Amino acid sequence: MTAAASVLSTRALRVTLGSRRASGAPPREVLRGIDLDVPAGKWLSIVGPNGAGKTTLLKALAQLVPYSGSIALLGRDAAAWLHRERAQKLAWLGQNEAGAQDLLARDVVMLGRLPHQSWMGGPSAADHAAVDAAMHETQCIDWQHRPLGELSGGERQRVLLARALAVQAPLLVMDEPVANLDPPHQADWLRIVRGHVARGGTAISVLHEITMALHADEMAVMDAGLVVHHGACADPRTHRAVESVFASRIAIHALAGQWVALPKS
Ligand SMILES: Nc1ncnc2c1ncn2[C@@H]1O[C@H](COP(=O)(O)OP(=O)(O)OP(=O)(O)O)[C@@H](O)[C@H]1O
Repeated sequence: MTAAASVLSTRALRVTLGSRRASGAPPREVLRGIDLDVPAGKWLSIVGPNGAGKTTLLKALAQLVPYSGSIALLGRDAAAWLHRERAQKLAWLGQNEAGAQDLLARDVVMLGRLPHQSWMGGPSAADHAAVDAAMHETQCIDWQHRPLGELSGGERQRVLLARALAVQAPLLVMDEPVANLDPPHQADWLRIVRGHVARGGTAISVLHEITMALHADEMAVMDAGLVVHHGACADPRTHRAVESVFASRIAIHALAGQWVALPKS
């Protein structure tokens, strides 16, 4: 599936991880040649079984693991961007991020503003405004002066989401962003992503919760290091591809105006 304007494009993307020296096991090719176009102004969800390579794909897109092949960010070789400029364009929310436990929540969110700050300049009024807006949006402003280590899993996740939002990047890349969030805050997350896309932004998320992932515009279905299908979330062919990679242990149904994935016994 190709898009008229792609925010990110990969061609023949391959990642090999592990080293015999570290584990005794030979290195493994965990991404085996991925061509993917992420359309501008859309939300793409990435789904697939455990070990399919979803997190590795996100990390490669964010330049966090070495790869071969090519990745273009906004039409330019992603590796050629200055780190700071790339960090203004692509905001990253990783899976199970620990973070510095004794940093105050507000300081964690302010880290999202680093790509915008001058060296030794310190935060500007615009930086503080962006942090306030992001913390209000994820409803974590009330504990802005508490250390990260004192927060519950869901509270911490909302702070980390606020950090990603504070970047005000056109591209949000999120690995398991709703992990630890209760249902109301999952609904809030959906609203936040939809709002980002409605303002012309692009979002990419890895989600294990297929029903949640089906709220996206498009879905890339991964299996064994490959994208085996990329299509619209409303397309029945996408549903069949998702069911297939989960060995038909789930089925996707229309329910109350949305798509719902249910386990099959
Ligand atoms: N540092 C590493 N060294 C060797 N193999 C690795 C390393 N990190 C991940 N892998 C392997 O790469 C494969 C893909 O891992 P990845 O985390 O990308 O999968 P995933 O689809 O995100 O899985 P999950 O749904 O379980 O989160 C897995 O088989 C994993 O064991």
